[in-house]
Amino acid sequence: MVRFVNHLAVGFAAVKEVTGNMLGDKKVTVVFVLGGPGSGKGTQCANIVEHFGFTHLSAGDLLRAEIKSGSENGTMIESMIKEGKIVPSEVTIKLLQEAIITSANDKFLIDGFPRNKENRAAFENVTNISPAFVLFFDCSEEEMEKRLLGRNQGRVDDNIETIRKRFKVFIESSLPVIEYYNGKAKVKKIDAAKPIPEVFEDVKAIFAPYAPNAA
Ligand SMILES: Nc1ncnc2c1ncn2[C@@H]1O[C@H](COP(=O)(O)OP(=O)(O)OP(=O)(O)O)[C@@H](O)[C@H]1O
Ligand SMILES: Nc1ccn([C@@H]2O[C@H](COP(=O)(O)O)[C@@H](O)[C@H]2O)c(=O)n1
Ligand SMILES: [Mg+2]
Repeated sequence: MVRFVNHLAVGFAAVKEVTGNMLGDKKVTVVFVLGGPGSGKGTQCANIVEHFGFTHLSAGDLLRAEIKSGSENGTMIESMIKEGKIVPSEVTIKLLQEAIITSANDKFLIDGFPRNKENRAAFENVTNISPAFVLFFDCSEEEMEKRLLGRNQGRVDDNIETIRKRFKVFIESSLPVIEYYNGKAKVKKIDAAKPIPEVFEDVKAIFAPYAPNAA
């Protein structure tokens, strides 16, 4: 697991030598945004960006951009996404790492990551970053399925066959990550079955300390 640390860790070498979430002399705040497929992570991240000045890094979006870029990993990533499978951590972490390092911002929403134990442990090892907290969007499969089938964004994984596989991966691999952080009292759970504005009211209460004028 630590094999890929060396070439990935270049930008974070200084981070590990300093403490906690320091990047050079910049303190990095990371919030992991987790929840089942279609629970509304991307929708609410857009609202948080607008009101609280975070940068939104969606692991899924970064992987889809990698496919489009014609990268050597593109074919592998595309087939994993079509199957609802989790792409090897080294690929996803490299994309997240690049995005964090090249951003002028110091506050990040990392959406859809970590998706399994391997994602979580590898990210900790490579970056030495622990999340400030984990925002968990809790929603029934019935509601998420309805939303995904109505999303209409041309995603190759928004079909009933892949959706069922993604639900299985969520329960078997991603929920244990949420339980891990819950054991560390880091999870802030949101009832994501409510309408979008009501969900955002609950999200806003959690992000109040990050408001531009908050003390
Ligand atoms: N609270 C809500 N009520 C009804 N529809 C919603 C709600 N939140 C999001 N949606 C809609 O559901 C669909 C999925 O939302 P979104 O893309 O934000 O989910 P996601 O958690 O990012 O999913 P994925 O994990 O597949 O990327 C979108 O069409 C969005 O407009
Ligand atoms: N940490 C991750 C995140 C995503 N994937 C792959 O991308 C697909 C879509 O992700 P969304 O968050 O946009 O729903 C997902 O089903 C995985 O195939 C990943 O491998 N690792
Ligand atoms: Mg999304």
